[in-house]
Parts: sequence; structure tokens; C-alpha cells
Amino acid sequence: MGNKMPSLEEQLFPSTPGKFKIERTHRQFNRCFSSSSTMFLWALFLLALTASYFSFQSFVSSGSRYITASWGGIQWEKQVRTSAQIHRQGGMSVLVTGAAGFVGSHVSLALKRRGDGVVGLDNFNDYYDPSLKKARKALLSTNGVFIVEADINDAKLLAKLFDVVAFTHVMHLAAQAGVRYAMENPQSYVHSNIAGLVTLMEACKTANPQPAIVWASSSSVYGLNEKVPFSELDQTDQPASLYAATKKAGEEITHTYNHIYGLSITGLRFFTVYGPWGRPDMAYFSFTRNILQGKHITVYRGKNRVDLARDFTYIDDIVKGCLGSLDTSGKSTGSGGKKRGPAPYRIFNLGNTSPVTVPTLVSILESHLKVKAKRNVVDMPGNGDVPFTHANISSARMELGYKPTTDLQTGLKKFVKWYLSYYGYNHGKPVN
Ligand SMILES: O=C(O)[C@H]1O[C@H](OP(=O)(O)OP(=O)(O)OC[C@H]2O[C@@H](n3ccc(=O)[nH]c3=O)[C@H](O)[C@@H]2O)[C@H](O)[C@@H](O)[C@H]1O
Repeated sequence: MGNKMPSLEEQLFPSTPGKFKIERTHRQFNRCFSSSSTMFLWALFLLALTASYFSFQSFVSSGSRYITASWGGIQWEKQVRTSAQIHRQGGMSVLVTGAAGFVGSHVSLALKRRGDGVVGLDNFNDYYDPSLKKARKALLSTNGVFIVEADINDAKLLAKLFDVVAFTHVMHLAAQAGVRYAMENPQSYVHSNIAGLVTLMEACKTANPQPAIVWASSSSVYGLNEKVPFSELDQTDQPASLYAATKKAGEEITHTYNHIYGLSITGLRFFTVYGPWGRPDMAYFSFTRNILQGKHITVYRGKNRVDLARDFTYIDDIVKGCLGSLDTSGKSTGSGGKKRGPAPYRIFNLGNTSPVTVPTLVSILESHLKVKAKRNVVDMPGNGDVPFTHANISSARMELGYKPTTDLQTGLKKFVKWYLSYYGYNHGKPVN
């Protein structure tokens, strides 16, 4: 028992120092040295292996960029140029961001139909069913509008687009929309509504000639404002959601580009836009789907059991407001990234001026669908919602000739007609 061999651990880390142990430690050191030289070689080998792996990876990714990039090349440039061609006197060539989106697709079509040049840009993200975006793209394509599939944060692409086409206008509608989703995915709002906006502004400021910019702000910037109807002159420093805060930030960001670089800016505060080809995440759309599928719908209710209300605005009216804004935008004044004089900076409400409560919205849908909704009425959770919205549109009426003509009853009828023709009556229902 007294001759017990020391364990390897004991040999390497002697418990008590002593001559013998020092000698052994010395020998151990030599052994260690010889083993560490092996380790050194191994480490070198691993390092070389890692380096070659990474250089291979970058080769593959740079290679695949050329192989899979959805933009670039002679054919692509030709498509962009053709799509941007103007077919009317005094027409404009417009870069529409978010062109596969709800408002973007409608505005693109309207511009194209009246003879303007339109190039679309969209990242086709999956915030909601991308197949709907693809269907809108197909519709635009048959009408001669080409959509580039890319993100507004892609500065190289934006530079290329301005290189290929001297856009007179940018209709900026790409955004992360949705008030309540901001609690689930806050970063997506920063990515699209802040970083993406700045990337686009940078491209516009550098472009020669600089385009005039019309872009989508939101009624949500009024936040907790209680003064009705909401006027552009009201304070907007109490946003109730991150979505609203990023839209408000957008108004400030675009102001600086107007101030420093002479970009012509028009911000449009859209009020709960609805209609055919709409966004499936919005209440009128998801209610329709759930009512048809026999599922319950959740109807939020405000404080003291007061119904929530929105100034629901029909898409065709919004399109007219967008086109009116483009037509009256005035020119950007900068060139070579330098301001040459003051340029317009405008903000307009685009609403309907007649708020309707959410329970009334549901009743209208019931009558058009001829199906009774199964309503769950719950108190509004603290999720960024505001109790009501109501637009004062006198500015837009005066300066853009904006005059909404579609009430909710009529607009929802058109929406339901489209919904049934697109999805069919049995959408999502198991077929027996
Ligand atoms: O004007 C805007 O700037 C914004 O308009 C839209 O936001 P909102 O006005 O909130 O529309 P939307 O979601 O259709 O809810 C409508 C009502 O239904 C209530 N609502 C909603 C969902 C539900 O399950 N139940 C319910 O009662 C809900 O409480 C609300 O009272 C756009 O989505 C947004 O991107 C932005 O553009």
C-alpha cells in the first residue's frame, strides 16, 4: 500500500513540494513540453483547417450571391428600364417600395394605368402569407410592373436602381406594419421602419437627380391624443406602441433629410386602410376568415365598456391621396448630396372622417357574409391599441384634392366580394 503509484493528476499537480517532487516536476515539465509541442502542432493544424473552412464558406457565399442574387445583369436592367418607362406626357417614373404589399400593389397599378413608369421593390417577408404577396406580384406583372425582390436595407441595390433609372419620385410604402405585433417582434420594426428608412433616404439624397419622396406614416402617431378629430397640428409625442414610435421617428428622420439635403418629403398618416387584396393580419380580414370558418372572433372593448372605433379608410380613397401627393410633391432641390435650396416638407392625414365602432364593423361583415359571428368581447389588453381614431382631412382636401367617397358598408362589400373570389367560401374549412 505504501508503494502506491501517484496518479497522473498527483504527478502533474503535487500536493506538497519537495526535492523529489521537484525532480519529478522537472521530468514532468520535459514530458509536458514534448506533449505541448504535439498540442502546438495540433493547434496549428486545427487553425489551418478552420481558416480554410472559412475561406471556403466565403467563396461559396460570394459565389452563391452571383448565382442566386435576384437582381443584377443585363436582362434584369432591361426589365427595370422597361417597367420604368413613362407612357404619358408629363408623367413620372416612380420607385414603389413595398410594391407587393396591400397599399403598394394598388398604388403601383394605378400609376401604371395612367401611364407613369413604375418599378417595384419588395422583400416578400413572411409577416403574413407570402403567397398573397406573390399573387399581387403576378397581377402587377401582367400589367407591366416589374418588382425587384430585395430589402430596402440593401444599399448597393438601391444605388444600382438609381443608376439604372432616374426616378422622379419614390413612393415609400415598405414597412413593418401592425400595432400589436410590435410586442412580439420589436426588432423587425427597427429593421424596416428605422434602418430601412435611413438606407433609403441615403440613396435618395445621393441620387442625381434627387427624387421627391412620398411615404407612409400612420394614424397611430396620434397615440393617446384625445383631441378630435386628429389634426396634423396636434402633438404627436405620446405613441402607444413601438410601431407608432417608429412611424413618428420616421417623420423626424425624413425631416432631417429635407432640412440638410433638400429632399422633398410628403408623409401620409393612413387611417386603418382596408379593402380587396388587403392585409390578413388586420381585424376586418381575420374576422372575415374566422366568421366563415365558424371560429370565434375576439372583439376588444375599451375602458368603461366603451367600444373601440376606427376611421376605416377604403383603399381606393387612399390611392387617390397617394397619387395626389405625388402630383403635388414639388421637386427635391439637392444635388451631389448637397442642398441647393428649401424643399417642401408636408404631412397629411388620409382618413375617412367618420369613425365606426368595431362591433359595427363586425355587424356589417355578418350582413355581407350572411353568417353570424361568434363574438368574444374582452377588455382591450395593454398591447399598443388606442381607443379611437378620427381624421381631420382639411389639409389633404385643400392641397391634394383628397376627398374620400367610400363608406365602410360599401367598402366592406367590395372586400367580401374579393375575399370570396380569391379564397372561396370554404377557405380553410375541411372539405367533407
Ligand atoms: O391606422 C394605422 O396607422 C394603423 O391601422 C391599422 O391598425 P389598427 O387600426 O389597429 O387596425 P386593426 O389591426 O385592423 O384593428 C382595428 C380595430 O379592431 C380591434 N381588434 C383587432 C384585432 C382583434 O382581434 N380584435 C379587435 O377588436 C383593434 O383593437 C382596433 O380597434 C394597421 O394594422 C396598422 O398597420 C396601421 O397602419
